[in-house]
Amino acid sequence: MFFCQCAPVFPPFFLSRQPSGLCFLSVFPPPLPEMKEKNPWHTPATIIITVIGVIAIVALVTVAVLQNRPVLQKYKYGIVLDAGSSHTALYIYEWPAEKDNNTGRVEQKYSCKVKGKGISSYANTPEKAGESLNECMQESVKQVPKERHHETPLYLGATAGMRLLNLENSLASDKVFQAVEKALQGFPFSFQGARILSGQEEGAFGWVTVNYLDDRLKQGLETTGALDLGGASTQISFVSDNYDISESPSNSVTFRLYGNDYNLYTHSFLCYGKDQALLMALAHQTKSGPKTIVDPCFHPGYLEQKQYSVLYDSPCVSARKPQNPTTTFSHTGAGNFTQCQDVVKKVFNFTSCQYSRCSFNDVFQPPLQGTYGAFSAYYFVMDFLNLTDASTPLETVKQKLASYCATPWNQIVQQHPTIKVKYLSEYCFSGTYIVTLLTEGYNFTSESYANINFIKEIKGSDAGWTLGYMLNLTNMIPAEAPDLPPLPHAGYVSVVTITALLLFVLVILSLFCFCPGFKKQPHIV
Ligand SMILES: Nc1ccn([C@@H]2O[C@H](COP(=O)(O)OP(=O)(O)OP(=O)(O)O)[C@@H](O)[C@H]2O)c(=O)n1
Repeated sequence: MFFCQCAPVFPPFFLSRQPSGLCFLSVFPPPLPEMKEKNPWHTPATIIITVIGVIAIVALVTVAVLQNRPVLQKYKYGIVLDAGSSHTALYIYEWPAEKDNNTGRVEQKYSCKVKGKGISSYANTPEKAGESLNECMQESVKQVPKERHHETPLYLGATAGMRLLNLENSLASDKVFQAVEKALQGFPFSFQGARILSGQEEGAFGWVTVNYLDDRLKQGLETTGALDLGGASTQISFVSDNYDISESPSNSVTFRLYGNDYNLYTHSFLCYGKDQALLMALAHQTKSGPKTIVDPCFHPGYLEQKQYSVLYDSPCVSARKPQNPTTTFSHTGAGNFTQCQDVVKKVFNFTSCQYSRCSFNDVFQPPLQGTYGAFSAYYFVMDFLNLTDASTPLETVKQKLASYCATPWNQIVQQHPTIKVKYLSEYCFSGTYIVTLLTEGYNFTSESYANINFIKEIKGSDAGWTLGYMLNLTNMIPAEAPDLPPLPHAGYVSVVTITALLLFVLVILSLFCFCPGFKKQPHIV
């Protein structure tokens, strides 16, 4: 039975309309009614059909939208303190609360640079290490919604500065940790502890961060290597297909992420961060304890009185301290890139290698592969020198560095009045060190140098080990790919809406096709 204007169907059958408005199939033609013009839309049946159709469609679309609408977005948070050798930085990450189970994207919401030096510099006044964190921590209390405070994990990871202090004086290192733990426990977050990351962890988590932010892990794309240059250590991490783990198991980290297996090569060189490398280069030039050195890595006209005791106050150089040096020495600059490279090369050992291939210092390194993201001091230095453009050939980079190093010191100071003199004086050394480390140390060629991208952040989140560390500790990256709904919410609503509209059009068309009374034509009443 179908509600419609009754009309002949297939002769010899007829549809006859009863007073109730219903149609019945009959072999007798209905009686000829009077000829009368009538608006077909005004019949009760068509009105009922249209109303029911519209209500059904509105109901269908409303249910689809409401049922699958994302719940009013709520976020969860995690805080990581990166206690580096030169300074401490705080990062707050956030992710959608309902996607806690591995599918939501974690992003950096806020970062804060702790004033002063790294926590390892407070070895003699440990309580000040804790106090130094207060300002950034108080800001975090404002940044994270109050109702989330108690469930927000708070981690502190210390890197090479504390590794060195721990080697030098483990008691002092413990006291620094006690002080920072006490300070952090005083905040309303869920404090998960403060610890020293191993160099391997620092390298591997930096690699996870870069590839997570680039969406390479979830999509199973080819990964990018990670080059991290700090003040006291430097890390290189990449996936190499030609890598035999058994040759150097200590450089291997295996991951299963989103259903894919990764065999990562990683190595951290303690003392090869740019600050400690500078100390090593200076130590090399002052091993006889001279009163003056003419340093090719500093600008012509540079002159500074420096203390031997400060220069050799690090485990990276203490063993090389000259016998009976004077108290101070005059550090003067010569500004010569080629000679500076010769000095820098002296801090590496390229001669011994017990493996099939090495980077330097008898450390195994498989063949370089793919692209690389170079961050932290790699970025700070190359950005200052205007050398971050990946299209700049290695030869041009060297020429520009040579010209920069040869620029007189007073001219450099005039050109950069806002930059701290200490930083400014070291960019010639730092640029030369970076180029030498990459080419002579890691064996990047003129060709493969083009695969290095100097990056500070990816999609608004800083490149560094902190995000990877938190993702790991909160189990935010699943080993297996999570099951996702076949359609995203917007796609689902669109499909339902289009289907409903098509159904409506179909109903209207069938009324037109099979119910002649629906067409605008005279009706016989
Ligand atoms: N605008 C900036 C900021 C930092 N630096 C330098 O960059 C280096 C490394 O910075 P960072 O990545 O913060 O290293 P740390 O975490 O302090 O060191 P590590 O990881 O070795 O502990 C330091 O020498 C710092 O002086 C710089 O030249 N210019």
